[in-house]
Amino acid sequence: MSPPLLETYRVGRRYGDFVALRDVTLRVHPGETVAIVGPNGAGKTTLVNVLTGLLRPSEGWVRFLGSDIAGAGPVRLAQLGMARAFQLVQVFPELTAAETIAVGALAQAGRGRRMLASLGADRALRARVEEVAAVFGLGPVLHRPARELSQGQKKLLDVASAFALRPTVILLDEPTSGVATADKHGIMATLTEAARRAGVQALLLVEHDIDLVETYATRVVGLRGGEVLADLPVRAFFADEEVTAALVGRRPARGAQG
Ligand SMILES: Nc1ncnc2c1ncn2[C@@H]1O[C@H](COP(=O)(O)OP(=O)(O)OP(=O)(O)O)[C@@H](O)[C@H]1O
Repeated sequence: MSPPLLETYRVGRRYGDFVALRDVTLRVHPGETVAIVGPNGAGKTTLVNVLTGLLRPSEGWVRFLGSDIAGAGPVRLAQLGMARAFQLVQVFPELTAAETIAVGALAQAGRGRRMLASLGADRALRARVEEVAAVFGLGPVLHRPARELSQGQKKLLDVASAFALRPTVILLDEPTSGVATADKHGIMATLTEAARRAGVQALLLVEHDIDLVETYATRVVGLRGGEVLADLPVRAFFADEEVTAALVGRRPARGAQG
């Protein structure tokens, strides 16, 4: 098997005396979509913050493409090739879809400040923005302000701006939250197909919708009380009633998937 893209070894994280993560060892390999699941307070956000270099582990180590990334921060991580959707559309509702995607592309080049001027003048940047927009089906709304987009389009735009970095690994933190149930599968299908076409090698997914996890993940890491209770291929995870009862509360209804 090829070396892991992303790896933790015996990671622990404390907040004061409170242990939020304990002894977490995991590896993400090319071709995987790894879902992180678990009840509220299980430590999912803490783990994702460690994996994306936002939080330094209290114990153990975390490596991306062989480099230690403990506390490296989002800019360094983006430069190395890991992107995380950051809800930019919520922050800059007045930016157009094109400008929002450009923020992602320029963040990597360290040119964020001159963004708006660059977008008008920079042909390569415009081409990149149009290419990413086309992959996400956002071409028709490219020049509309983000606030005018539908909730589903906003989600796609959020992730599109992360894709503009040409990441090797992308983290999707509840990509379909706030989207109508009927639209969730369409959005996830677009995201995963876009990732494949964009050359993303692995996806990390934090998702409460278990039906989406079963459909789109290849492997499921289940946390409870800050510990890894299960780390299994998706079929094995959902075949184990004890594991699903402990980690996701129920088994999704068969036949609900596309
Ligand atoms: N900054 C902090 N200071 C103190 N405790 C924290 C801090 N951040 C998180 N915690 C605690 O750590 C535990 C894990 O939190 P975390 O947000 O990682 O869980 P989660 O699985 O993402 O939960 P949810 O599904 O509710 O978002 C929780 O008990 C939380 O209260």
